[in-house]
Amino acid sequence: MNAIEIKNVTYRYQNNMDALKDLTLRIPHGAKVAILGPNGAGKSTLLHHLNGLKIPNEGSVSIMGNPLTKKTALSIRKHVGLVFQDPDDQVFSETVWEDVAFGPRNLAMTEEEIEEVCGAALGNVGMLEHKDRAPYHLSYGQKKRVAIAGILAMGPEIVILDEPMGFLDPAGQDDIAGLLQGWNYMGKTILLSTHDVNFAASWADMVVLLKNGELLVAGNVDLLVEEKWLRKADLHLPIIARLFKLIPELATDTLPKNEFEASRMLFKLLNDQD
Ligand SMILES: Nc1ncnc2c1ncn2[C@@H]1O[C@H](COP(=O)(O)OP(=O)(O)OP(=O)(O)O)[C@@H](O)[C@H]1O
Repeated sequence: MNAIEIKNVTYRYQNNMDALKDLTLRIPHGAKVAILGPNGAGKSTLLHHLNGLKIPNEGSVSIMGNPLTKKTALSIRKHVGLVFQDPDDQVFSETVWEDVAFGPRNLAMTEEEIEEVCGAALGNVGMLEHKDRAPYHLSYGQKKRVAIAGILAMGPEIVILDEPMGFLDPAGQDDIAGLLQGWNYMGKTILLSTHDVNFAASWADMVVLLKNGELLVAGNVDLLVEEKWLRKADLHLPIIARLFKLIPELATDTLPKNEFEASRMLFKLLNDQD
């Protein structure tokens, strides 16, 4: 059984525009999936289908073998956590702690359990010391961490994140990448949307390329070295693939041994090309 099965899904917004067109996709358990595509490709719309926030006009979505419908959405949300693109759409309580406790409370956890899962989730995202602050006063990156903690506290087996790295500083991105890796080691299936092919190449084991609401291709992360697909999805080659393409000798040990000299030579190669 797959973690997620999407069959022939079409989704139409009020303006009659098909944001997803006859999309079929299977996500195995424990996968790390990066969904890539240009602005307006349908990435967020697709992710919103995975916890029942949106229900397809045509086609179906199943989570761990259970059909996702308006009726089943609430119970399925225990298993699928969705972190929104903008934390301001998710974080709204008076304190950080109350915000993270909101989901567990809705799942009817006891106060003791809430104490435990909220403490662990806030510790996990490095926000425990801010637990009594008002989310309103936090920085964007801190709010994003609180939004992630709120989802984590509910203990979902599948975690969906809409552009989790957006607007985070490099240290914040590293922290989130580390968290994602840790959750995956714990057996969680993780799907995220991103515009960053370099991050996708270094993190994902499966990639899904979308454009104009259509699935271009889905498969192993190796797809990210195939320029044919990247061009169709308006994406760049990951930087490592670009370098190897520029100087095939790279593979044959002709670079300066000194790290600084080697990096300078590679920067120059990329600059000359741009
Ligand atoms: N509420 C809405 N009403 C009407 N059309 C919408 C709505 N939300 C999104 N769309 C349209 O649906 C299409 C897919 O949008 P979506 O936000 O899913 O794309 P995306 O790949 O996540 O884009 P981005 O990379 O910019 O976040 C776009 O053409 C968008 O204009």
